[in-house]
Amino acid sequence: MKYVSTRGQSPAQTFSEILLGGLAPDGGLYLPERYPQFTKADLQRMRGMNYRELAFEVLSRFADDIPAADLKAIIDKTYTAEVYGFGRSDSDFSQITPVRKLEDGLYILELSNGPTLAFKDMAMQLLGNLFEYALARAGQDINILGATSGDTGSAAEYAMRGKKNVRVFMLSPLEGMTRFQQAQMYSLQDANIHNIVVRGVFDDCQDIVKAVSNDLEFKARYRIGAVNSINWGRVSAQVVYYFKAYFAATKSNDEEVAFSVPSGNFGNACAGHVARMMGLPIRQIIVATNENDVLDEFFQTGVYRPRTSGETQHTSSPSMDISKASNFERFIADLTGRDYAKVTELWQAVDRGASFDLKPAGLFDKVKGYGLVSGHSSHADRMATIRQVWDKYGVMIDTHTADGLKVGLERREAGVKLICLETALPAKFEDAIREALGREPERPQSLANLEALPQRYEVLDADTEAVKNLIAAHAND
Ligand SMILES: Cc1ncc(COP(=O)(O)O)c(C=O)c1O
Ligand SMILES: N[C@@H](CCOP(=O)(O)O)C(=O)O
Repeated sequence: MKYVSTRGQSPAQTFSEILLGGLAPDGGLYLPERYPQFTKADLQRMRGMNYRELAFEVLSRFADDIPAADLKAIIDKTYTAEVYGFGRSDSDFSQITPVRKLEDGLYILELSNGPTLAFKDMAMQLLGNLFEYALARAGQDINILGATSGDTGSAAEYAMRGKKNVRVFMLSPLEGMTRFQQAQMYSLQDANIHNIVVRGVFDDCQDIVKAVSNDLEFKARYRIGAVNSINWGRVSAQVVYYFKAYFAATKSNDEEVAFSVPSGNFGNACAGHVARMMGLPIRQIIVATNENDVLDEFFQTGVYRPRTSGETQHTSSPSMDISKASNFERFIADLTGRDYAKVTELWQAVDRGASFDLKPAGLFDKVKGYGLVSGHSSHADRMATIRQVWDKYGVMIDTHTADGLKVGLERREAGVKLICLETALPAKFEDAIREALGREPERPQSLANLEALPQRYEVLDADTEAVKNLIAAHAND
C-alpha cells in the first residue's frame, strides 16, 4: 500500500515512512492510494472478533510494510483492559470500546476509558508503540511537534512519556482548556516532554505545526514528526472502533447504522468516512459542532469558511473550539475524485484566509452520496442534554458527547440505529457538569489530586520562529 498527498506533489510513500514523516512535503495530508475493501464475506468473518482481532484486520491493510507478527504484537500489547480501564466503574473494559445501550436504537460508544479519559487514547497509545518500533527499526530519533485544544496533548504525552528516542513539543492555547486538561499535561515532569503555551487559539497552534513542518530543511534537520490527525497512523487506528461498534450494535451486516461524531478538526468523522469507504454499512455520519460551526456551515451550505482566531469562541466543549478543520482536506480530496490540483487550489485559498464554495462546480451535490450530514449545539443545548441523559438513563456524559447526542437525535433517520461517540469523560469538564447537574463527576483515584501537582510549561507568542528556537534548543537533549 502506498500513500499519496492530498496536494499530489509528494512522492508516494509506505505506511512506516508516513508514520514518522507527518505532513507531506507539499503541505498536504497523506491518504492511501486506494481504500482497502471489506466484502460481505469479510464482514461476516469479522463479526464476533474482539477488539485486537479487528484492529489487526483493519490495520494490517494499512500498515502492510510492518511484518504481520510484529504488528500483531504491537496491537496485542496496546489494546488491553488495563490500558483502557480508567472509565466508569460499571463499564466492561474487556470490550476496549464498550457500547452502552441507552434505549432501543440509541447507543453510546465508549471511547474514553484510556489513561487520559478522552478518545484520543484509542489511537495515541498505538502510535506510541508504533513509533518506538519504527524508530528502533530505522535507528532514528524523533521530535514530535503537536497542537492541542485539550485532549490530543495529554494523550500524546501519556503515550510518549519516557519513550526512548522520542521528544514531544506540545502547543496548547493560553485560554479555554479546563484546569483538569491543563494539569494533565503541565504536571508531567518527564524530561522528554515540553509543554508550550501559545498566546492564541488552537488554530494558531496548528498553523505553527504546519509552518514548522513546511520548512523542509528544519524538518529534516530536527527530525520533526506529528501526532495530530495530520498523521495517517492516527486516523487509521480510529477506523477500528467504527467496525467494533457496528458489530456490537447490529445483528446482521444488512443493517445500516448512523454515527454521531462530536467534531472539530474532523479527524474522527474522517475515520468514519474511511470506514464507510472500506465497506462498513454506515448510512449517516452526523457531524456535530459546537458554536464554532465551520463544518456545520459547510455541510448545510457548501461554503467552507474557516474563521479567524478572533472569531473563534471559547465554549464549554473547549476541545472542539476549532475553526480550521485540518482533516477536512482529506474528505475534499475524496469528494473531488482525488483531483489534487483542485484540492491545492482550494487550500491555497484557505491558507490565504479565504473561503470556498463547492456549489457552483456541482461538487456540493455529491456530498449526499457520502452520508455526511451535520448540526450544531450551544451551551444551553449541551446543559439540557447532559441533564436529560442523566435523568432518563442515569448516565453522566461530558459536554462534547452532549453536542454529539443533541445533533445526532436531531438528524437521525427513523428506524436507523444511532451510535453516539463518547469523546471524553465528564471528569475533564467538572465546572460544566456541576452547572448542569449540581454534582461532581466520578474521577479515577489515580487522578485525584491532579490539579495540585507542580506544573512545568513555557509561554510563547503565536510565533513560528520562537517555537523553532525552542525545539532547536532541546532537540538533542
Ligand atoms: C473531547 C473531544 N471531542 C471531540 C473532538 C473533535 O474531534 P475531531 O478533531 O477529530 O473532529 C475533540 C478533539 O479533537 C475532543 O478532544
Ligand atoms: N481536539 C483536539 C485537537 C487536535 O485534534 P487532532 O485530532 O488533529 O489531534 C485536542 O483535543 O487536542
